[in-house]
Amino acid sequence: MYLLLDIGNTRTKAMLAAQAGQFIPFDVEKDELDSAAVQAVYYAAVAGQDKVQALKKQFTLAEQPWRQIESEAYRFGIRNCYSQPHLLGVDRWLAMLGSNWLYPNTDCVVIDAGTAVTIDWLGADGQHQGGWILPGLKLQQQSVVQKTAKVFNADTHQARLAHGNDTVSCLQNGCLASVLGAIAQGWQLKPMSKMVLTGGDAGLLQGYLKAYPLDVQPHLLFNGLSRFIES
Ligand SMILES: Nc1ncnc2c1ncn2[C@@H]1O[C@H](COP(=O)(O)OP(=O)(O)O)[C@@H](O)[C@H]1O
Ligand SMILES: CC(C)(COP(=O)(O)O)[C@@H](O)C(=O)NCCC(=O)O
Ligand SMILES: [K+]
Repeated sequence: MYLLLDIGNTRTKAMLAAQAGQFIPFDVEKDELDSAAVQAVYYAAVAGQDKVQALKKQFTLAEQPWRQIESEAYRFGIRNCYSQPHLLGVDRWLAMLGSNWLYPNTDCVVIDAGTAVTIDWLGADGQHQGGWILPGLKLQQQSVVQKTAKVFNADTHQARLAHGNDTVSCLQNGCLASVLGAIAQGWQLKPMSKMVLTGGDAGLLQGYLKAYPLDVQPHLLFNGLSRFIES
């Protein structure tokens, strides 16, 4: 069994995997880990090293190898378009490796709606054609609240694609429209055979994306990460 970790800026997601594409969800905050059953840890981190160190302390896995996955120029037929490939967020890289695993030889617009929303274009030939980074739904709301005197938010999230009629609904609906607007604009710029969506806000967004050839893949990054098992 392998422990897979996706260490994001908001949350750490984990899975136990026997082989590529086969996972059992593992809650890093609640679940007990049977250390003896873990052969190795594969992890990817866009968050700071402090989060990685804290996780290393949390699990008694000092004997097992910890293999950090980073963005590369080329892997499994996927070619990174950055001239400095390691600077591409590894979550974006894994989302593309995951999309290519699930939809081989298919051009995909790959969207990760997390702390930041990232949109990446992946050709059927495996060429990464570039992408976008924009603030995610929560981050957009937080930045408006932080940088203004009179905009406030609520803990309840009721964003809808509709006009708001008070501060909270204007803020939440406006930020939702902004993310959906970026997706629409991106699709208009370069439509592809598939739109693949993942990330903490995928569930909220998917209802507004019915016009697209959309697949929601909550475990997309793990599909990418698990390709490294024994490779
Ligand atoms: N339980 C949760 N905790 C935090 N954020 C959540 C949760 N459920 C959904 N979200 C949403 O998920 C987004 C963060 O997505 P996530 O994929 O976890 O981020 P990251 O990969 O950057 O850590 C936030 O914009 C937030 O609105
Ligand atoms: C854009 C990101 C912050 C998204 O991270 P996330 O929202 O998933 O936590 C991450 O992919 C990142 O740190 N990227 C590095 C810069 C780049 O991709 O060019
Ligand atoms: K993201």
